[in-house]
Amino acid sequence: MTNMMLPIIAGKDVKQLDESYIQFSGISSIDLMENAGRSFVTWYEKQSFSSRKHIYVFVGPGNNGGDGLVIARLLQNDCRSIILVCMEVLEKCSADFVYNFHRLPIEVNVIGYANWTQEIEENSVIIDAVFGVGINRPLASRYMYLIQKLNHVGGVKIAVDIPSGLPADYSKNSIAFQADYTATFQFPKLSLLFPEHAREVGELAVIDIGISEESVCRFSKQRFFLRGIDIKAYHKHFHKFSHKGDFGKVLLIGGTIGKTGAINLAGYAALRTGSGLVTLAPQISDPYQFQTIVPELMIFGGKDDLNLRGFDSVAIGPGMGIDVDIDWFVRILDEVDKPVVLDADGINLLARYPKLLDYLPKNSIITPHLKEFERLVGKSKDHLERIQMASDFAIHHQVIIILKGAHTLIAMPDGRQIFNSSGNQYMATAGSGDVLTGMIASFLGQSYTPENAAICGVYHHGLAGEIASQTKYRGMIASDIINAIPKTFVQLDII
Ligand SMILES: NC(=O)C1=CN([C@@H]2O[C@H](COP(=O)(O)OP(=O)(O)OC[C@H]3O[C@@H](n4cnc5c(N)ncnc54)[C@H](OP(=O)(O)O)[C@@H]3O)[C@@H](O)[C@H]2O)[C@H](O)CC1
Ligand SMILES: [K+]
Repeated sequence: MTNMMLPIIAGKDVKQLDESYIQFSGISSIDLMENAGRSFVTWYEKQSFSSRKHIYVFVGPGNNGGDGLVIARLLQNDCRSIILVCMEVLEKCSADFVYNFHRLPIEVNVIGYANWTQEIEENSVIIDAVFGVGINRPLASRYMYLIQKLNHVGGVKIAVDIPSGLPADYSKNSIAFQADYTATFQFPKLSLLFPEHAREVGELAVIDIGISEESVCRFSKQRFFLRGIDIKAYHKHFHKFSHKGDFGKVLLIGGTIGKTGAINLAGYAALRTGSGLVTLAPQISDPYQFQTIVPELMIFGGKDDLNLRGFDSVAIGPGMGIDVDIDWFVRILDEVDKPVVLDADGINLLARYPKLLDYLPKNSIITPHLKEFERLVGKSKDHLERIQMASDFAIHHQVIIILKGAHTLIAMPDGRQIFNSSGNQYMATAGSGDVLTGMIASFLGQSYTPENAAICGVYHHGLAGEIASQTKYRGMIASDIINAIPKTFVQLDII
């Protein structure tokens, strides 16, 4: 099981998962709810806002509301005032809700929604335990009204499991709670990873509530969440007799006048990811005029006699421009006898001349951002459709699609969809994608399989961004990401 990434389970299957785990482990559903509430509170107490005095907990009629009751009970202490607002009468609530309602300490101030008239104090915490994965119809007007109101008051807002109103597996079709933090149980629900839900989800924390990996893994073989603890298994180990050749020879094709930075960044990133030798092949008439600020990089001149087979990996596209000779491009794809990495203008060329896809070696890695993806694969109405289109494309053409963004998707040719957990908003900066290309090309050149190169490249890239942003915040630039790459190996204990 240790080699297994965390599966993402459909919201509709969560009940079944609970039941199967309860059967398998012998614990009761009440214990499971207690674990969920306790894990949430452990997470809560570590946050900077945990010393705030006023906590409002809004509870709906199901087990998400039940979690809210456990949380209210466990958060109650002398330094805090807890105000619990119940949306429904007890007769309408789940059995585990009712059980936990009767366990509330007297100090918790319980108010029925109909009687709740009080204004929310400034500097409060608002905990949303109204609906979780069990939402099954459009919100009734009283719920819409509540959510609208909560979205307009100040304070720190936290969603339990999922922001109320969001469906677990598809895009929202009406209003939903806008959380600053979403503390989701056991695995992220798919919709928490959609860019269109950024405002509702806020910062995402995945909280282990003790359901065994075996139970979770039984429910999904298709969608996975990639975390730091998974990465070591995908890496190669190098021993003390390893030499420059073992670390691979990488060729990066791209870079035209005015756009030489992209290929430089990719090359520098490949070196920092561990490549032994990195050569740039810029697409300018006199490549020896090409400027590089990195002395360890080599420059190849005379593109016609490029011996592609002398390289362990080839990446094409950063800063290349699309005014290239198509016959030359076909020759490159035709001659490379192994999967390539295609990025930027490499992708734009594919989009312009789809016939080129026939020449692409199997298991090649294509790394579009959302705009490039749209050019290559087409428009989508929302992220769910986009994910499906990426997956279909990867299966049909037997390539790996890396759809870049928050929670970058890696769509594998066998249909698996892997969502990345590392990275942050500061990585949305010029050249960040070129760095990723260089990193993936580097791992490929070190003889990682294309699948492992994609997984390691994407995770380390995000982690390098996180590390660099600790000191640079919104002033972070792509070179900072490159400089942080070595630290990712240290942090993940990859030697
Ligand atoms: N393994 C885990 O992750 C665990 C999760 N837990 C928590 O349980 C919830 C899921 O609980 P569930 O009871 O299935 O669902 P909800 O609480 O989200 O909501 C169900 C109730 O809400 C009513 N409902 C649904 N949609 C609407 C609507 N639009 N308007 C009004 N009311 C609605 C529904 O009513 P019915 O008439 O359909 O019965 C239910 O009353 C999960 O998210 C976690 O928070 C467990 O605590 C531990 C294990
Ligand atoms: K919720």
